[in-house]
Amino acid sequence: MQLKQISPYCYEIPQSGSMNVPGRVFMSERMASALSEEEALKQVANVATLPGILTAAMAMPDMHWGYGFPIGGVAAFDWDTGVISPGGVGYDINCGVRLAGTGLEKKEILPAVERLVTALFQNIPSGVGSTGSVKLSVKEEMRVLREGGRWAVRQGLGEPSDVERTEDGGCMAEADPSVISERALMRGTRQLGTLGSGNHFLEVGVVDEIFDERAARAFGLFPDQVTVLLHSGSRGLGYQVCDDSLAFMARHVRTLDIQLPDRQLACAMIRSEAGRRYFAAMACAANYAWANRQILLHRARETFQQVLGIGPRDLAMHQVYDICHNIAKREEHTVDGKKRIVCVHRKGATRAFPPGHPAVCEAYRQTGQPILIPGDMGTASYVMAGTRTAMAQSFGSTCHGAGRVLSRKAAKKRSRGRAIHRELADKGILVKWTGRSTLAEEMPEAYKDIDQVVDAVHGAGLSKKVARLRPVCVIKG
Ligand SMILES: Nc1nc2c(ncn2[C@@H]2O[C@H](COP(=O)(O)O)[C@@H](O)[C@H]2O)c(=O)[nH]1
Ligand SMILES: [Mn+2]
Ligand SMILES: [Mn+2]
Repeated sequence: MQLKQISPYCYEIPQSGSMNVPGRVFMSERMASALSEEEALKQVANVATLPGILTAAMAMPDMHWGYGFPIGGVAAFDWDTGVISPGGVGYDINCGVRLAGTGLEKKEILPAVERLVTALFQNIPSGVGSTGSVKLSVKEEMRVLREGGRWAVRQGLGEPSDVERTEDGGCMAEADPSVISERALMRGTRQLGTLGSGNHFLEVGVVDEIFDERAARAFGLFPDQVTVLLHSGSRGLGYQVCDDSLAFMARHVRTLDIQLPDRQLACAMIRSEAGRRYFAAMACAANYAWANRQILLHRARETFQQVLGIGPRDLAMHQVYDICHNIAKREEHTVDGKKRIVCVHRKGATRAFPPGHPAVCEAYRQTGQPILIPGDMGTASYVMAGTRTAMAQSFGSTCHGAGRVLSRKAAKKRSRGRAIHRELADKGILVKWTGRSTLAEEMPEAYKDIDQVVDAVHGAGLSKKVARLRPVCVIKG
């Protein structure tokens, strides 16, 4: 696919054929010269054909092939004339990342790291189909779907400041549990407080470098500080909501006057009953994911206290932020100088709202929202902050991770004959895992170079670097 560089960190797929807008890929010249993402680029061009799309179909430097829409993709649709598509959100609805800082320095946990990782692995259920410490009746589950993170805090599984420091306060008000299938509800009753498999993780790390002192201070981060970074989503419930919605949308879209270049782009007009139902179901799954990550953080707090023999005051594990990277949101944006209500799809992309934005909680009004970018289990992860440039260029969005560079199959092949856990241990990183092929599929080389991805979004101005975290120990599903 022909790409035209339009600014130092932005490349355009020119509008042609049935595209309603151009495609735009944010990356560095170095990444562009080594780009081998033909399929993902084709998907960007496909998304550009959808009705009501505004400005451009976009992709971040962590992009790779996904179901219908690329992972690392951002697409905003006019609320009145545009569509909403489950493929633009992904199967793991509100898959996201939560970061907590502690009052501890690295040297204070080093003698206990082995015990800490063992206890975290015992206390936090992980793996495909794992069930959790919280069992819900369907009636109680309905409350979770309506209330999100707030439900967990009401059960004593967290602190009010956790939800204040969560995107959307950990709850999408549009949730309507009456649209959720019986099967999705059943899958949700036993999985709250579980990590999931493969790419999902809980990682104890340390602040390795600070790039922006003022923002780091506002986020409660300092050099050598012990942190907890966790990545999980809406588990079987979210998967089932997506599956149900795709089956419905595949039939529904045939009743509309829309020509799709790919069946995986099945969608509904946002302002239709079908669109409303998907949005309401998606919001339920998003709320489930926030309750899930809230409980995971609570279990991490309990485990640290147990292993280190300290109380909550000495641990001082405070939430920095929680963000989603698989979601569709109703937001106001300025498009061609005019305020518009739009439906922003972020699939493997993160919100990056700037200083002063009313949706950013009080604590971060001066800095912009924190953005949490995990890299891989052997390298680094980043904390960034939202910018005005992101509002102007990418509907307030930035990247979500390093992004895969090897398929799971290719990673397994590359790891043959190697002991990934020993390679990590040689770097001082302890890892515990559940799945038989998890470590092979998730080895650091399976992901792009996180430094390059972050430097690209920083260079493009879509978010700015605040701090880098290095892993100390990791539990993986
Ligand atoms: N710090 C860690 N980062 C990791 C690990 N496993 C994956 N990752 C990164 O997270 C994102 C999540 O993206 P998703 O599309 O899979 O949800 C991924 O792109 C990696 O960069 C880990 O163990 N530790
Ligand atoms: Mn996920
Ligand atoms: Mn994810």
